[in-house]
Amino acid sequence: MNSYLICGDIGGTKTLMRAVVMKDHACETCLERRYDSQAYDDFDDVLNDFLQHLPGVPEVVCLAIAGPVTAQQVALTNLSWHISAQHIQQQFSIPAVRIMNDFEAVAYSIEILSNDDLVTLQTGNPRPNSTRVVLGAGTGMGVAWLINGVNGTTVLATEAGHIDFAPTNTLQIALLDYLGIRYGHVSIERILSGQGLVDLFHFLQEDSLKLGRTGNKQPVVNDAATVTRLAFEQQHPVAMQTLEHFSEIYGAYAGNLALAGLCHGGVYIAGGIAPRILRILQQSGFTSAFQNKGRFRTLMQTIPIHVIVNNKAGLLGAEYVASQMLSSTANTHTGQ
Ligand SMILES: Nc1ncnc2c1ncn2[C@@H]1O[C@H](COP(=O)(O)OP(=O)(O)OP(=O)(O)O)[C@@H](O)[C@H]1O
Repeated sequence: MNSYLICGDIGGTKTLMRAVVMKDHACETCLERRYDSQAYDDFDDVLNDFLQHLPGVPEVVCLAIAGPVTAQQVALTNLSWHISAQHIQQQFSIPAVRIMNDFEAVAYSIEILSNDDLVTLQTGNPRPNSTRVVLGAGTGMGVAWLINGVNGTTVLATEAGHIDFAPTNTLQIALLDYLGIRYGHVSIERILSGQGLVDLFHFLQEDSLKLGRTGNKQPVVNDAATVTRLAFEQQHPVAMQTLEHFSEIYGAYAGNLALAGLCHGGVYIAGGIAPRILRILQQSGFTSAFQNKGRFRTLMQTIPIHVIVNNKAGLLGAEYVASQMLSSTANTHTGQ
């Protein structure tokens, strides 16, 4: 039998698993499954199910996980799972297991994405060998840097989704106060995430009720998909405003990260939400908020911004790393 690997992208909402067979140095997917993360008590149950559909034990497993990885262990930020590489290795008798942050994996995918996987919001003036950043709102907010040096590209995992929300106008200051009462610390993830979109809708709904701008019959909104449906299908004014403010805050935050790393190589917007609100990102204040950095406006106009519309970028990055692991295992066996 040919050797095979398993890669996974594990988030607070969904878990994507893929098994890949290596044949003559080429990869061929032999199984792919999507799991609802919240329907499982722990990751062992998911892996158990996935392995049952495969003809043996994989040589390599590489998992991209939404949480801070330390010593090859991670407690997911928005799910009660704890995942340890050593535990998986022992429990499932898998020779090599690696875990990494999910946005670290998205960063690895950047080099292998095709043009069709990207929609450009700002062409800018990309400079080769410059720093790049990937960020994305989904269940949470993930961020990773790609830094170029003499030995090629280094990917740096971060927890920059948990840095403070920096309001830029009076409405956003009121939003900070509103969320502060609810959460205490208002990280940017409290807004730029699925739950954040819902909270932003409720904040604007209350504001509009106070001002007497809306009637008594209000839609009930418990999830982010309802906000986008109300905006796109019914042109609901509060839902439309929600997406516009979300987009502005997203652009300002992406601009902050671009400045922090002086990302002349480009900014890549990933995560599950961006492709679903793409036309809002293209039309509304995303790019102007990105550029709105005072004396650095002209510099901000030179930084390329792309949206990653391939919703399997994290899986692709994990597959890339797993295939490298498999090749190095094969080279060790053949003494190369
Ligand atoms: N149509 C939609 N419009 C806006 N948001 C949506 C829509 N559908 C789903 N979402 C939100 O997207 C989020 C899931 O994003 P994603 O697909 O990136 O999941 P994930 O990879 O499990 O998340 P993470 O990696 O951040 O833990 C959920 O919060 C969900 O409410």
